[in-house]
Amino acid sequence: MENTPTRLTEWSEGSGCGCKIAPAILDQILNSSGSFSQSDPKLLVGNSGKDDAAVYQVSEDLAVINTVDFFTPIVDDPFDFGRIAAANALSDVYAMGGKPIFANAILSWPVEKLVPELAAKVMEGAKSICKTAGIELAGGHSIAAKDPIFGLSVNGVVHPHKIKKNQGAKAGDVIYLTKPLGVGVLATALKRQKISDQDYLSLLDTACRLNSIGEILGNHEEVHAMTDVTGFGLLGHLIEMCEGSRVSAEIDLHKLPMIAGVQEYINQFIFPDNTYRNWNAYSAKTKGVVGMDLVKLCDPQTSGGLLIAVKGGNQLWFEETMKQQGQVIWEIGKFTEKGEFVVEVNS
Ligand SMILES: Nc1ncnc2c1ncn2[C@@H]1O[C@H](COP(=O)(O)OP(=O)(O)OP(=O)(O)O)[C@@H](O)[C@H]1O
Ligand SMILES: [Mg+2]
Repeated sequence: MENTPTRLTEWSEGSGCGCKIAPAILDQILNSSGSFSQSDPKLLVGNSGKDDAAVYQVSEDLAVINTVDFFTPIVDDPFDFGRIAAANALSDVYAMGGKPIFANAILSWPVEKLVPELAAKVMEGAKSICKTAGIELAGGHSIAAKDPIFGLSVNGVVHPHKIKKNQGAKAGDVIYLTKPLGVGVLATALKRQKISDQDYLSLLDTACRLNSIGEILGNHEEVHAMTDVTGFGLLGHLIEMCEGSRVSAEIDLHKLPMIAGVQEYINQFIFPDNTYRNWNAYSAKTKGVVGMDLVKLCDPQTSGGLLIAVKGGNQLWFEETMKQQGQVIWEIGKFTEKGEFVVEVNS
């Protein structure tokens, strides 16, 4: 027991969605295993479009959604870890325009080294978020293994006509984001024991907030496309949207919302290593990024906000509708005709 790490984040290399396999490697695995080959016509959304969840039609007016998401600890407090992991997993159902109905837990725990009470706290945190989402944590699967890992497989429903994919954005659509960026930076500050109490609360406030507005957005045909921003950072998920939709995008750096306090950590070079992994994957497709601005664009988010393409000319209506729902949003740019670069950043 002597060398057993005492803080949950010491058990993980990357943390939260930052431990996702890099896009190019995932592509290699899925391609060579034939995992993109799907032929069931009832599978309305499979994995070929790199969407947030799978969607399967069960009747004319009903489709089920399923998604699975798990990761190593992003924070030290087990209850908060459970909450963040649950909010993050639920997000992929909301990002499809769906309504979650129940979830199962995925738990890996080094039972010889971390007391079961800590795992119980993780579960309690997840249950509290499921309760907020109005769903039951119905069951799960648990293994004893070297690393603590937690997540959920979430089931949801959606009307087949209301599914929102990450493809479907059109030139002229306005780009909105529903949460500020910087979760990866704050999680790294926490891991290095540099985070202030106030900034930890900001991290929780952002990462535990549900993207439930997605279910409402499913009702609006002016919303052309939607995804959530997670491990590949704003830039990665925006590029996925653009490539799936065969358009480009222009974003304004000064419009990007950042969680309060994040810039100070960036100034001290506190940010996840995977920020560079993301930048290496996307830099050739991007124009206009200067110096350390890449950190804001590529910071791996865990339980990040929704990235939404709204039909051009509908900004007033959209912003008013979101205000009525009590949903904060930021307009960050627009989709354009497909150009030489996938994303152009105006600084
Ligand atoms: N092991 C796998 N087998 C088959 N498909 C996979 C596998 N891992 C990922 N995918 C598919 O790859 C695509 C991208 O996966 P990714 O995990 O990045 O999406 P996501 O669930 O939206 O991520 P996030 O939870 O971070 O929002 C999805 O369509 C997903 O279904
Ligand atoms: Mg997603």
